[in-house]
Amino acid sequence: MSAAMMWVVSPNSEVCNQLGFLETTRTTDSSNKKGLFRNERLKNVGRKHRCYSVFNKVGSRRTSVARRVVANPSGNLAISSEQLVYDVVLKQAALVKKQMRSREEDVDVKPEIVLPGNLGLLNEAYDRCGEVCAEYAKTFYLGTLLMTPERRKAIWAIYVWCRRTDELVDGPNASHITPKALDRWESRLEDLFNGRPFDMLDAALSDTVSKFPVDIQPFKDMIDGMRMDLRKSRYENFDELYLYCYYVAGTVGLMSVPIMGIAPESNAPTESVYNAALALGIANQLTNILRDVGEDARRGRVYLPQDELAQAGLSDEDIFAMKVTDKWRFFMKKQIHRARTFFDQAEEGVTQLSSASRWPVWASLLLYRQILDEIEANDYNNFTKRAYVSKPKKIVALPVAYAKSLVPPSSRKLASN
Ligand SMILES: CC(C)=CCC/C(C)=C/CC/C(C)=C/CC/C(C)=C/COP(=O)(O)OP(=O)(O)O
Repeated sequence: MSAAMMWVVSPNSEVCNQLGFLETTRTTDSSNKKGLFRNERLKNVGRKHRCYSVFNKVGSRRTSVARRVVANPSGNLAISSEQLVYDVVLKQAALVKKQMRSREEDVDVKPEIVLPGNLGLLNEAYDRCGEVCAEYAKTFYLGTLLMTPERRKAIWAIYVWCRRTDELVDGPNASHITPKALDRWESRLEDLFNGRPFDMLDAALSDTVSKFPVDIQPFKDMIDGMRMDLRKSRYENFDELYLYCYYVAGTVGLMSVPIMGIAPESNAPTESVYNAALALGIANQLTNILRDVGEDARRGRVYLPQDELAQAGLSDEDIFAMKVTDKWRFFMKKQIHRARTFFDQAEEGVTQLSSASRWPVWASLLLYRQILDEIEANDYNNFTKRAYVSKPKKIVALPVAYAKSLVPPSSRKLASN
């Protein structure tokens, strides 16, 4: 039995059985490349994740507290999802600042990881994360190759954890997943943050979070997103959808900033960079939702604000009928406009990232944003046509992204919320 195999067969096998489909089986058989997790992947089966403002907010910054307060169904005023999420943004920014200070004072605030092995095993763990990433997200993987080796490995480890979390409710064993299994996944997350990884992929993340100022909150929130998806297939309004998008994709933005790093010459407040990262996650997820309306409807799921559908004179039945009507075009134009607003907000922040991280982020932003143009080019038929960016367009985006990545952080102050 190889050392890596021993790692998998850990004493924690009860938890492992509960999350059996996530258990990593080290294989030396290269023909089994697709079976990175124990079962073959079933991409995009079931629910939609991530792959995380109402219209009056479009084009303006969200500054007033009053606009952060929304009425709940009983008519009482409640804190809006945006406010709740912004509090997380502030917390992340404060943590990263604190970590930077403690580093200056040479105080290590993170626990040492107890690794059941040596550095060789850790490298193997990271390599495995890289393989998973290359297999599941080719373009994203290529982007990570543009980063420094340390950052690239950390991003792979985070990606793999997100993928495994997503697989819990979206993978082949999704129908057996219970809230209890998600609770167990969460306690495993806590363990790895405390330096007690359960398997080799967890060990890579455990090492990452000991090296970078990454906080557990966005990870926990992503698990909350999975909980939400287990119990919900409709979103009453944009506030609800926003929270969902934060959970499944905005969190990824928040996890990524401490790894990508903020340019030393940036004068932007840390929270404004986090806010831009959050916006990119939200923009990506909204785009993903708009691209996949037909696909999701075929699974009985509608990730669109019900109140806005009603305002446009539309209902679930119109979506299931899958007919492009003028009402639908009008509705879609507004949704696309909103997604673009989030992309605009994200763009302000990319320039503030460390120089080596800017190119891949610009590339992914430009490519994902173009999906919206393709939906328009398809005359808003996102029921039976999948909007995609052609290879030539992708190739053109790369030098454009590169040119943008050369622009240094401006001294202009970014809006933080
Ligand atoms: C802007 C700043 C300051 C930092 C960047 C911070 C980052 C990296 C934000 C991006 C967050 C992100 C990648 C969110 C995931 C969004 C998403 C919808 C991914 C789609 O995943 P899949 O479902 O696998 O995609 P496809 O279906 O398109 O293959």
